[in-house]
Amino acid sequence: MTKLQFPLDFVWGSATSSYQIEGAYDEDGKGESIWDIFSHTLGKINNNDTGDVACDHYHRYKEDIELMKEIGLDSYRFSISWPRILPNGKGEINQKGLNFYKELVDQLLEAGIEPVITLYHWDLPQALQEEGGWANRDTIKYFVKYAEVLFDELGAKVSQWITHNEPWVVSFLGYAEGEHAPGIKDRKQALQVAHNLLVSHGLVVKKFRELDLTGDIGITLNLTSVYSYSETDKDQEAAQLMEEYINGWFLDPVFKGSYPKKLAQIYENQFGKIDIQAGDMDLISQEIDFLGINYYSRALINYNPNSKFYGIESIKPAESDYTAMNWEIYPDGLYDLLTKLNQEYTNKPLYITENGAAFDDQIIAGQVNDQRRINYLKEHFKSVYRAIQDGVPVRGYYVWSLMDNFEWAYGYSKRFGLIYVDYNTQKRTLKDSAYWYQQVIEENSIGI
Ligand SMILES: OC[C@@H]1[C@@H](O)[C@H](O)[C@@H](O)c2[nH]c(CCc3ccccc3)c[n+]21
Repeated sequence: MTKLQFPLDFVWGSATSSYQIEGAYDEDGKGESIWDIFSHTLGKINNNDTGDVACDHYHRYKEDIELMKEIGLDSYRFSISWPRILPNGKGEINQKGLNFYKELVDQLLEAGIEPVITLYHWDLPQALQEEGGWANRDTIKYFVKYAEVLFDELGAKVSQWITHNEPWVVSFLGYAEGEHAPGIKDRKQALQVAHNLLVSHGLVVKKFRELDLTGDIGITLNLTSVYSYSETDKDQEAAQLMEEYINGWFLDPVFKGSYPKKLAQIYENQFGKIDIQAGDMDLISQEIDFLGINYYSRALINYNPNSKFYGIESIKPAESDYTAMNWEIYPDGLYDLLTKLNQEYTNKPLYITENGAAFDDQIIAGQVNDQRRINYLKEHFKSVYRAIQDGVPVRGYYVWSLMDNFEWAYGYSKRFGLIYVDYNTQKRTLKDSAYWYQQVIEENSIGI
C-alpha cells in the first residue's frame, strides 16, 4: 500500500466550540448568550433542542481530554464562551468562568496537546445583544476588552489564537437569513455587522501585537470552492458573484483592504452606504500570522433569473455523494481552494480549522462503523497532501468535530463527531473513524 507521508511538523487536531459542547449554560456565574435565548425560543431549533446540557463538557472536560490523548491529537481547537468570562459582556469578570478555561488549558498542556483558542464562536453575551449586538459599533470595544482579559490570563500558555469563527455565518445567517441567533432578517444590518466584526478582528490583532505576546493570531473563515455550471457568460457571472458573496466578502478586506467591487456596488445601490470609518480598512487588513479555513463542500452555480438571490442558483449533481447535511462530498474543492488562496491572497501558513461530515451514525454493540466518515476524511486529507506537494504552506488540520454535539438549528440530529455521544447517558464511544485517525496521526501518513 502506498503511504502519503505528511511533513514532520504537520499538526493533526480536532475542533469544537463552547456553546455546542459545554452545557452548564447558567452555572458558576455564566451570563446568558444569544444562543441560550435563541435555543429557548420555541420553533427555532430542531426538536426544540437547546445547549443547556449539550455534551456536559463543562463537567467532563478531564474525561474528554483523556479521549483526545487516546486518539493522539497534537492539538485541540476550542472556543471560549464570552458570557462565561464577562456575564454582562463587559465590566465584572466571572472568576469561576475564567478558572474553567485556565484549568482546561493546563490539563491540555499536561496531556501534550496544543490548545488553539477561538475567541468568538457565535455565543455573544445577551446583555450586549440588548444594546444592538454586533450591529452596534460599541460591541467592538467590548470584544477587545474581553480578548485582553484572555490574553492577560492565558497569553503565556496559549500559542495560537483565532479572533473570529466564520464572520460570514454570524452576519448572514444571524442578521440576514435569521436562521441563527439573534434571528434578525435585515440584510443591510447584516452588512454593518460583517464590517463591525472585521473591525473587531483588526483591533484585537492590534492589541495582541501591543501586548507583545509570543504566539500567533489569525482568523477562521468558512470558504468554499465556487464553480460555474457551464461556460455561458450568465453562469460564469453568477459564479463570480457567488465567489464575492461567500469568499471575497471577508478574504478581500482581510488580505486586500477592500470589499469585492461588483457585489459592493450592488449592495450600495440597494441599501446605501454602511458606516465605514477612516482607517477601518487598514485596521482590518493588517498582517496576521495564519488563515484558518473551514471547508465542507463546493458551490456549483448557474444563472437562474427566478433565483431570489441576484440570479444565483446552486446545483446539486445527482451523481454526487452527499452527507447527512445534504452537502455534496467534493474533496477536489479543498485542493482548488488551497491553491487559489495561496496564489491570489496570501503566502501565510494555512490551517484547515474545520473539515468533517455528518452521517447517520448508528451505535451497535458499542461500536460505530462510520466508514463513510473515514472515506470522507481520507479523500480530504489527500487533497491537502496534494496542495502541500504543490508548495502550499498548509500547517495543520482540525477534524470537525471531536465529538457529536449541538449542531445549531439542527440541534442534536446531526452527528459530526469522531466520538459518539449518547445524550441520555453522556457516554462517549470512539467511532471507527477515531481509531483510523489515531493511526493516521501515529504514522503521520495516509494509506491510499
Ligand atoms: O455545520 C458543522 C460546523 C458547525 O458545527 C461549526 O460550529 C461551524 O463552525 C461550521 N461552519 C460550517 C460551514 C459553514 C456553515 C455553517 C453553518 C451552516 C451552514 C454552513 C460548518 N460548521
